[in-house]
Amino acid sequence: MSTSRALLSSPHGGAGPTFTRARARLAAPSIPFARCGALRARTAILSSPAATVPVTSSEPKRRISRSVSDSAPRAKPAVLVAEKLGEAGLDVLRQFADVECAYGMSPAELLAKVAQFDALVVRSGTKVTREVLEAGRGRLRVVGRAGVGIDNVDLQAATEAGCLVVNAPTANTVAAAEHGIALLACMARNVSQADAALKAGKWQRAKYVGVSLVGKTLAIMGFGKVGSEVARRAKGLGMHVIAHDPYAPADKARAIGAELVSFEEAIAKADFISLHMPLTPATSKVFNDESFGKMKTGVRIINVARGGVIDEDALVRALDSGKVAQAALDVFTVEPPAKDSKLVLHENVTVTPHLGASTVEAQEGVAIEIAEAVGGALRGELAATAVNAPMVPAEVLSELAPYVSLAEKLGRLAVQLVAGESGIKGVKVVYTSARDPDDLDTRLLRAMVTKGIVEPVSSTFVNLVNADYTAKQRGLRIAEERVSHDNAAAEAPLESIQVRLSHVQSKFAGAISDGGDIVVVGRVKYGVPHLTVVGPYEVDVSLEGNLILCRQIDQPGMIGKVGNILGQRNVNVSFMSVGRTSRGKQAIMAIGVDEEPDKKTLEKIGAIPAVEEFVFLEL
Ligand SMILES: NC(=O)c1ccc[n+]([C@@H]2O[C@H](COP(=O)([O-])OP(=O)(O)OC[C@H]3O[C@@H](n4cnc5c(N)ncnc54)[C@H](O)[C@@H]3O)[C@@H](O)[C@H]2O)c1
Ligand SMILES: O=C(O)[C@H](O)COP(=O)(O)O
Repeated sequence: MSTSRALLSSPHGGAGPTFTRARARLAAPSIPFARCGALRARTAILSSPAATVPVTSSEPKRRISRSVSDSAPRAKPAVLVAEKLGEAGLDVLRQFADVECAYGMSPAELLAKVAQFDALVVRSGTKVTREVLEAGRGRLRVVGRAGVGIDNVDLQAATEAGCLVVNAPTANTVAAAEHGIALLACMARNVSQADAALKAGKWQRAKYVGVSLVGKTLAIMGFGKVGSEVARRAKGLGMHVIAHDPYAPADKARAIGAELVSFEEAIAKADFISLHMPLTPATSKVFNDESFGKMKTGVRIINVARGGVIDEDALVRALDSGKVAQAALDVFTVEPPAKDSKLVLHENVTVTPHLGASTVEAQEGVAIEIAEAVGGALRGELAATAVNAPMVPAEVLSELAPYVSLAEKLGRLAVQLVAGESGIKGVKVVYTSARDPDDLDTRLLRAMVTKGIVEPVSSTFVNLVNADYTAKQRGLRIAEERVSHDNAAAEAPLESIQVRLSHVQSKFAGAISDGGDIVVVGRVKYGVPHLTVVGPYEVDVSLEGNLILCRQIDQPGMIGKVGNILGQRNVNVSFMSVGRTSRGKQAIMAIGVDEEPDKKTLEKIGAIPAVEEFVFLEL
């Protein structure tokens, strides 16, 4: 047998270098998601949130989080729909939830209401602020954005609250692209201005001479779902299409017949510029005096993305000076814009009230897409459209399921072995596996170790969404190490998981390894998590129910004595295992019990002369 070690990560529970593939998947903003439902699997990692207390509190508390595997019957979740949602989506929501539609609430009304709901569904008109998420803390688990843009949701605050944010990124793509093309053509031929004039009794054929599209250069800024669909359609109109998108693959653009260029080149060469990037700190007001100055005089601009990517005052100046000949805008920095907005009232500007996604077909699709995503998230599934949680493919989830449980239980055991006054800082998780490092995605496992360590000693709720954040907040440094194991069973993703807490004192000296750390190791046997090592002792006990660890002098009759005491008090023993360093020396007895023994029973065990120490641990 040979083993080799590789450090996966060290600081504050962040993902380490081994996760290149998985992280690339998370980092790339333009990855097209599969339709929701396609990449989902059931897992117990999204349960109800609660408030936060420090990790160093001395007494383990009872478990406070619910998980989807809990057997107690639950009431239907409650879903608050804050903006108009298509009937088809409401029907889907009503199949699993009590649904309240409260359209047009003021921010204060939303704040007052949100704590009564498990999920909140919004479109772009509702600001899901930190205050809203704080108000919902303790109950609100999911925010569903019925559309693409999530700039109206405070993602950081949602993550801190362990609230999963899902969106519906695909169903309105074509509608938005069609609206972009509609605005492009409308603007070029002065359709709305001429329409208004004629209705006012003015027949002004000379005034409304337009410009042609064919042969003109269109720059698409943001070559994602909508941008690429606009490109396809513009090619059909005979336009020359260039695009700027720092994250888009060049071959995707080439396949559509568009050329990817730099920001500077795009804005300098274009006759028409169509905006399709998200509103982020990097794109905020990226179209400003300076960038308008670099454009061709007489350029025309279309925006169906987000108002905030344009400095609207600068656009008014550029329109007044003639630098920008025309603009067609569906979106605004503040929606609705002020009634006296110079931009909206400008004679060279065509406006629509954020109608990009507003087709019958798109609204029906978005409603169903978000209803399914919210339902999945409430059931504890990881939706493919999760915005603030790692996407873990279904096949990975189902394979890792027993190890997810093992990781949480090892974390839970380890923290309960810590003596009251020690604050935990250093946690090391060692995965032994025969798999290639790239084939082992440990984000879920790391999150579950964090959950196991934090939850028993606090009222903090931890899930995949907020695990790394929670670890960082508490100063928990979670290092991961991968040990390659040549003769491990190759088809199993993992041979064992070790959780090691360094620089802490233990209330159970037997759990301290030679290196001075608290060490517990477990593995999955027949699909069930087992504890296999405590400190220097090998044991084998199924991690179900609760656990008593006893350290004693190895001698005959100990199992019988402890078993008798437990039997007399009606405590059912599910598993028992003894591990010793050598015959007649110290040994550890690990006893799995279905019920929680009362104090007297535990005292009786402690009073057996050979027993040096014991500890009762809740799993
Ligand atoms: N008006 C509407 O009703 C309506 C409807 C749908 C989408 N939208 C908006 O349109 C935009 C695009 O939506 P989508 O579905 O295509 O999203 P998307 O994520 O598929 O595409 C966005 C693209 O922008 C790119 N990008 C990011 N930063 C960039 C930058 N600094 N410069 C250039 N490109 C950058 C990304 O790489 C990505 O390819 C979003 O802002 C969305 O909210 C508006
Ligand atoms: O980002 C989006 O999906 C669009 O801006 C649509 O927003 P809406 O749902 O408010 O129409």
